[in-house]
Order: sequence, then structure tokens, then C-alpha cells
Amino acid sequence: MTTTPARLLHHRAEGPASAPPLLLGPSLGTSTALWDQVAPELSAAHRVVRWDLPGHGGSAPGLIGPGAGIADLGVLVLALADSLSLERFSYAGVSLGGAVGLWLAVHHPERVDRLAVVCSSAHFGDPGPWRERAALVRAEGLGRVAESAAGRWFTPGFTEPRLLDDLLGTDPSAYAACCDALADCDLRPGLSEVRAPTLVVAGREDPATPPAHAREIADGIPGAALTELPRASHLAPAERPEAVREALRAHFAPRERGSGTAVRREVLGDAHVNRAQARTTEFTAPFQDFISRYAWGEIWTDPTLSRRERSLITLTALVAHGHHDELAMHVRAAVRNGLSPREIGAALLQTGVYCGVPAANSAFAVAERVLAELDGPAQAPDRDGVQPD
Ligand SMILES: O=C(O)CCC(=O)CC(=O)O
Repeated sequence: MTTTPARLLHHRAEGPASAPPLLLGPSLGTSTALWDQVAPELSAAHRVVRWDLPGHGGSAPGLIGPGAGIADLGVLVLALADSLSLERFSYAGVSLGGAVGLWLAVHHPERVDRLAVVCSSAHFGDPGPWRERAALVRAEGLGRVAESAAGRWFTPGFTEPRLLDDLLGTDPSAYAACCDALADCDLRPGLSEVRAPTLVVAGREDPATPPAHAREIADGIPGAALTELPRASHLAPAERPEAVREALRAHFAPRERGSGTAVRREVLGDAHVNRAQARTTEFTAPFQDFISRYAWGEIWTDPTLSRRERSLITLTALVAHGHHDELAMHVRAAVRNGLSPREIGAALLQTGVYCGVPAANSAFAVAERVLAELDGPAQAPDRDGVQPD
């Protein structure tokens, strides 16, 4: 067990220190042990950091109090990541731990590389039963909640005594504060803002966060994937560890930067890349290869900046140097990367200050033409001259 300062969440780290970091969050009433059959395998390719909720496992109960919210837990996870110098990380969490991951992806997108939300919800239903459970636990401790836990956590006939023991060892006041957070949790409005590639995993027999909750998350997050696990209830990492392991391993597999062609196609479009490839000659092939590997395989593939941010930088640099053919191509790319004409106009206006009014003047003319073409009745041909990238 790692010795953790009482102001931080208790955590357990495994895997090479230089591997891409992956944080694993628990569900209510459980500890890092929830990931016992999943984390060791994931740690072959990741620096895996499992954390405990306040008052659960090894975390101090006083880290949250009555009326806590998901944001309070999210801030604690960020403090833990900061203490480990993890500026950016991938994240998987079960139930309450999954909701914390959603909160992080909505409110701190710069920190979350990839996200997996397992047996969780963006809104854990009517707050009434959570408030009643909090009141019961504050009054009587965890005994009655523990008696019925197996029925909510596992399919009939399956059990995991270690997890039930952990529940009984949880601090009642911290457990109740987590129930407060679940009662007030509503992350649905932010789902469309999540940009981290997201996998949603549901246990088909989960009565606590049924598959409909997972579908709501997957439908709300652009591009999210959904996996439903048969023969799994709420604590799928304990009940179906091999299936959860495989889903997470594939989702978090370190990305091949490779040739960069896939990213180039996503940003510049198939039509452009096909044309550039068709035009390639023996003379230009080394340059094509260089561009694909470095510009697209290294720089545009690096997740530290979003594609929108990279588009803004690229537009500015092209204006500064007066590369108008490339500017036209990258205005199209900027639109593909999610920038609105208004945002593109604001970036060009700023170049008027830093690159000079004549440079911005020409850039506005180029961008206006391209945006009008994109807006036109038929998509205008991709007029990108002889530019090879
Ligand atoms: O223990 C339960 O009754 C399920 C609790 C729940 O849905 C929230 C969580 O597991 O984090």
C-alpha cells in the first residue's frame, strides 16, 4: 500500500513510470480492490494509478463532508494527479468513479486523454433514494446497506467477499457524503462537450446503472463507443474481469503514430489526400513521406493540444508567412476541426495585430472565399494548388 498524505486520495500505482498514465476510479462502497483483476494486465502498457474514494480503502474520510458534489471528488482526483506530476492522463471509472471521469472530461478537457465510463450514469436517477440512503447510513452505519449490496452489485449466484468486506470497512460519514454527490449529480448537459475519445461499458444485468444510462452517455458524447457486457451486473470489473480488461486494453492501447496518414485524412479530407498521393512523383515522394510522418504522424497526432487549437496556430503561422494556398486548405481543415467562421474570423483579426494589417487583409479575402465555397449549394472543389501537405 502506498503511503499517501491525508490531504490526498489514497492511491496505488503500478506499471512503468514512463508509460502513459491511466487512472482507475472506484464505485461507491468499494476500494482499489475493485480493479484487482484488471489493473495488473493494463499496467503492462500503462502507468496505472487506482484511487480510493474518501473514507473508502485507504483514503481519509475527512476529504469530503455532507453535501459534497461530483466536482469535489473531481478536484481531489486532480490534486492526486498533480501530486504525481500527471499533467494529462487517460481515465476509467466505475459508477461514481465513472461520473468523476465525465466531470473531468467536461470541466478539464486538457487533462483527459481518453475516457472509459463503466457501469455508470450521467444522472443517477431520483435524488430521493440517495438522500434516504445517506440518512440511513449516517444514523445506523453501513450494516443494512451491506446486507443488500450483493443483489445490487452482482448477478445471482456470483459474489466477491473481499468487496463486501471493504464495504463494511467504509467510513459511514464519507459513504453518506458520496451518496449526496450521487443525489445531485447531473452531467447530462455537458456530455456534448466531451472531446476525449470515450468508451462506455454497461453490464446488461446492472440494476443500479442499467444499460439505458450507458446509452444516454454514449448518445450524448460525440463519437463515443458503447459496449454491453452480458452476464455482468454493476461491478463488472469484478464479475467479468476478462471482458472489461479486453475492452479497456483496446480502448487505451497507445496509439500508433505510424505514417500519420489517418490523421491527415481526418483533418484535410480524403479528396485532398487522394489527390496529393496521386500527384506524388519519385522526386516528391520523400517530401510526402516527411510531411506524413512528422507533420501528421507526430505533431497533429500529439494529444497535448486539441485539433481546434492546432488549427488556430496553423492559420496564424500561414498568415504570418503569406502562404495563401496553404491558408485556403487550412481554413477548410479548421472547419473540419470544429472552428466556426466566427472563430476563424476572430483568429484572423488577431493576426492583424501581430502579423500586420496587409497580411490579415489578404487572409480575410482567402478565408471569405473558402467559407463561401463551403457554404455554397455544391461543395466547391478543393482548390489547394500544388501544396503537397
Ligand atoms: O451500491 C449500490 O447500491 C450501487 C451504488 C451506485 O450505483 C453508485 C456506485 O456504485 O458508485
